[in-house]
Amino acid sequence: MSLRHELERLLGKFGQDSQILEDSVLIGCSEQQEAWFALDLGLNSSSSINASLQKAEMETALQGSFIKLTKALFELNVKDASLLSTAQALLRWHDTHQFCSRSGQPTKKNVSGSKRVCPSNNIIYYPQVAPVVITLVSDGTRCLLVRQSSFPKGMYSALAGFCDIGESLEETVRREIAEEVGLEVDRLHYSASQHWPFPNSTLMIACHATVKPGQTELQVNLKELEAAAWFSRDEVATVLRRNNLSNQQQSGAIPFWLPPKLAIAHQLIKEWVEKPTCSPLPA
Ligand SMILES: NC(=O)c1ccc[n+]([C@@H]2O[C@H](COP(=O)([O-])OP(=O)(O)OC[C@H]3O[C@@H](n4cnc5c(N)ncnc54)[C@H](O)[C@@H]3O)[C@@H](O)[C@H]2O)c1
Ligand SMILES: [Mg+2]
Repeated sequence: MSLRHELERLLGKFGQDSQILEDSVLIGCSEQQEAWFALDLGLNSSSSINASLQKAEMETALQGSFIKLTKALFELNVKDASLLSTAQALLRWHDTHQFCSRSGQPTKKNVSGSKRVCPSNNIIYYPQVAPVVITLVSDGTRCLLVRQSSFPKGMYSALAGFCDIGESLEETVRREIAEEVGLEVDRLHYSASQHWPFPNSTLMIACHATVKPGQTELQVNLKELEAAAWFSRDEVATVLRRNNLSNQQQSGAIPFWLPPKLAIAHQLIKEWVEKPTCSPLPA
């Protein structure tokens, strides 16, 4: 039986029309060049008993279980997490771009899902990605970690912010740091980037910034942050080591914890602990 037939059989079993396969989007391919598509079965779109029944039946038939995306991303390897994050971001974009904003007519997805077109005026819509800078600020000996009220309890991270229209990355870093903690950036170094599917599709651009020693007094913007504080390299290194241990391996209470390995914020913090500076980017 071909894979398509097998999928149609499964969809039929769960009361779904096989037409739904047309909504699938291309997210990558295997080393053997087999195309990988993702499909949203819409189990979350309905709170009906029917949907939850299907969910349980599907778990049995597919010998798997549905878990929250945020949890799954941190349990998978980097490659699978990246596929899942692409799938989620692309499927959500299609779901929220069903109509042309000029004509109001339904838009049509191309086969791979890389764009949607309005048949009445040929306007092409491409999936959107919002650039976000995430910066680990240091004063040379300490680094600045911050907490938003939306973060999981006890988690501290690097400072992040969306790029405004018309800004360069360097301008965004300077503005966000000034707005959120009242500091002035002295030097700036690019580190790495990562696609992040929350709240919508973002490209996280990670940087290290330094402020002048002696100009380190924080003015925390409490509308944006719940807390911000300077931490020594030793303190951060200790928390980073404990972060990688399972709950059973933990001994004693930890003062705070850091984003998991997969998050680019974790990579930034690890880089700072291990090596204070990276390749320079003119600020
Ligand atoms: N991967 C990581 O390690 C990591 C760590 C921290 C934050 N983040 C992500 O960085 C993103 C930005 O951080 P932040 O929340 O501090 O940003 P921020 O400081 O710019 O503040 C968020 C606010 O910006 C506004 N905003 C402007 N443009 C927006 C857009 N395109 N989409 C949504 N809101 C927009 C909204 O009012 C929103 O409430 C968050 O969505 C978060 O998921 C990722
Ligand atoms: Mg922010």
